[in-house]
Amino acid sequence: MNHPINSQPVIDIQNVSHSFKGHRALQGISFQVQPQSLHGFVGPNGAGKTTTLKIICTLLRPQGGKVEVFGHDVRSSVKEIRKRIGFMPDHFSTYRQMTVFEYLDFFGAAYGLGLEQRNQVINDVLTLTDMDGRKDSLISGLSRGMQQRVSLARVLVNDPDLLLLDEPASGLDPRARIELMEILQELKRMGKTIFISSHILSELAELCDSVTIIDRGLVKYSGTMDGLLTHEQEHPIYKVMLESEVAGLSDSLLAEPGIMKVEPTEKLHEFRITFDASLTNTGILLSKIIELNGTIHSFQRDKKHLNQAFLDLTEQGVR
Ligand SMILES: Nc1ncnc2c1ncn2[C@@H]1O[C@H](COP(=O)(O)OP(=O)(O)OP(=O)(O)O)[C@@H](O)[C@H]1O
Repeated sequence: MNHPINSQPVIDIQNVSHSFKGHRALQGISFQVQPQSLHGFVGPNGAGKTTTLKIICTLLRPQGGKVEVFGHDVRSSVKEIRKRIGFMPDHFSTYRQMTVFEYLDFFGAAYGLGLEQRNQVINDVLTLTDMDGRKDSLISGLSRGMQQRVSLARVLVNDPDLLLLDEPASGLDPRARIELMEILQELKRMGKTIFISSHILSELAELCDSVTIIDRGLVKYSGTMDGLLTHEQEHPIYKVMLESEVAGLSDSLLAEPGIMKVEPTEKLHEFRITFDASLTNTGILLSKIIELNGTIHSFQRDKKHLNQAFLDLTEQGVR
């Protein structure tokens, strides 16, 4: 990830706990979200995602621990934080009998924007969310995907630096989901930080550069998306694809120190090579193949399948 050196995290959560009537929804979670990142927040139903989001956007006071947003404490700096964030809840609230323009105008006015400024901002956010032609449409008549975009446009009216989106892709068809992801990428390019929750990890894999996985009120992983896919691999595994068959490849490689296993994959001339974690030397592997007159077509670290990584980190069961 590309962050300014020594940059202050946009969200800093330290040892936060929260209970509802004795039920510990958050059990001391800690993680950070860096500026201008698209950070996924993933967990099964009841993991504590909405509770965390509400705490970050100052709708719920944490009972234990510390939460800072742009360096401000959520307990004491509600106003300063609210000015800089936009929260999109997981459901579309009432207002369905309004047109798109009336809805956005209402929120623009609530943010204190003047008439002229509102017109300009509404045009801008409708362009950004690709809703230009829908200004006068009644919200109740829009598809779920379009309503999500209106919801996003509403969040953008006060030009927030941090967007907090609770399950924005739920209920969208694949096309609407891809279009939403493209809009979010554009917003990131504009310098915004985006914190997005989902219960489906693969939904966020292409989009997010970092991710926090939460389960039953505990953080199971927080870091880069790539790191998630390679971490906890007991022995590093690489995949190498050759241009053509190399006689005696398996035996020759297995004779090298550190190479534990050589298995063909389902693809032609491709092998999965498992190294001993303490003796991983990919240089030896590649020079051995060249020595055997093999031509390497591709070489990469084998990543766990996303769903497997998620299942490994979270527990089964309805909570
Ligand atoms: N207001 C509340 N009163 C009582 N229990 C609550 C309340 N809000 C949340 N909980 C409980 O706290 C736990 C975490 O809930 P939360 O809504 O934060 O999870 P979530 O990860 O957002 O789940 P989902 O994906 O189902 O929306 C759940 O067990 C939930 O039942």
